Amino acid sequence: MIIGLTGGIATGKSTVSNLFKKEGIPVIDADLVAREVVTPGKEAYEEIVLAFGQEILKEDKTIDRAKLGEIVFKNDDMRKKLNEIVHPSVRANMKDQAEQLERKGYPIIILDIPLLIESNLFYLTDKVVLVFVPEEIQRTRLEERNNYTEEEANYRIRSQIPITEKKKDERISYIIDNSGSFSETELQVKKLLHKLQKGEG
Ligand SMILES: CC(C)(COP(=O)(O)OP(=O)(O)OC[C@H]1O[C@@H](n2cnc3c(N)ncnc32)[C@H](O)[C@@H]1O)[C@@H](O)C(=O)NCCC(=O)NCCS
Ligand SMILES: Nc1ncnc2c1ncn2[C@@H]1O[C@H](COP(=O)(O)OP(=O)(O)OP(=O)(O)O)[C@@H](O)[C@H]1O
Repeated sequence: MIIGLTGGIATGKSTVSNLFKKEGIPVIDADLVAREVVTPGKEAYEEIVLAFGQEILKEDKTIDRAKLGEIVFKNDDMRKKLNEIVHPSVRANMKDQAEQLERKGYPIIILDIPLLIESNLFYLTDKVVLVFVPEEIQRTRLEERNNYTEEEANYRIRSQIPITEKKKDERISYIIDNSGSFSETELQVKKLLHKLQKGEG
């Protein structure tokens, strides 16, 4: 069974992923894959340099993520361009990894994909779990974790479908409310895993 794990930026996907990993469930993380497919020499790397110019590179020729982030989170067209370059490689890589894990016999595999709803990737999954917190908590946690100003946090939040909209999507099978303590979230993850393992709901 392939479980999609999604949410909004800083709503707690990594926190929930780590709890699943602790229970022995493998997680494929789209953010990690998206870093891997843009390392020097990869096709997406070359395309990014062509589209955004050499000035997007650091001295060691790797992509300056902070600089690229500054550009794409303030400009919808630029973000769309970057997504068109990076997303096909991310999808292919994640699909390969999931197939390998399935062949190894893992009954449950998690795909952690921040933009699952925006990119309409439901077809890659059997069920989708949404990690929810109200937008105010999302903004505060994002500002604190990344040391962003309110403006920087807002640009990033606005580049995604609002988390309250995502919560209403009928294609979501389960919601984990991560607005309480870590241990409250852990309890929800354990309960959900139990359900999934028993094949309920
Ligand atoms: C713009 C980039 C270089 C900024 O890098 P940075 O290291 O600062 O952020 P990181 O990659 O860790 O992403 C943090 C979070 O930002 C959000 N985010 C990332 N990319 C996007 C995007 N294109 N649109 C909306 N939100 C995004 C996600 O919630 C993600 O979890 C990077 O995010 C990127 O290459 N994005 C395009 C690829 C992508 O869509 N990745 C998301 C999963 S496939
Ligand atoms: N229940 C919680 N209580 C307090 N802080 C939390 C809780 N859950 C997560 N956090 C904190 O909120 C921040 C965001 O969480 P996390 O990194 O798991 O989000 P994410 O959805 O994976 O983010 P991204 O979209 O950027 O990958 C982190 O600093 C994390 O430590």
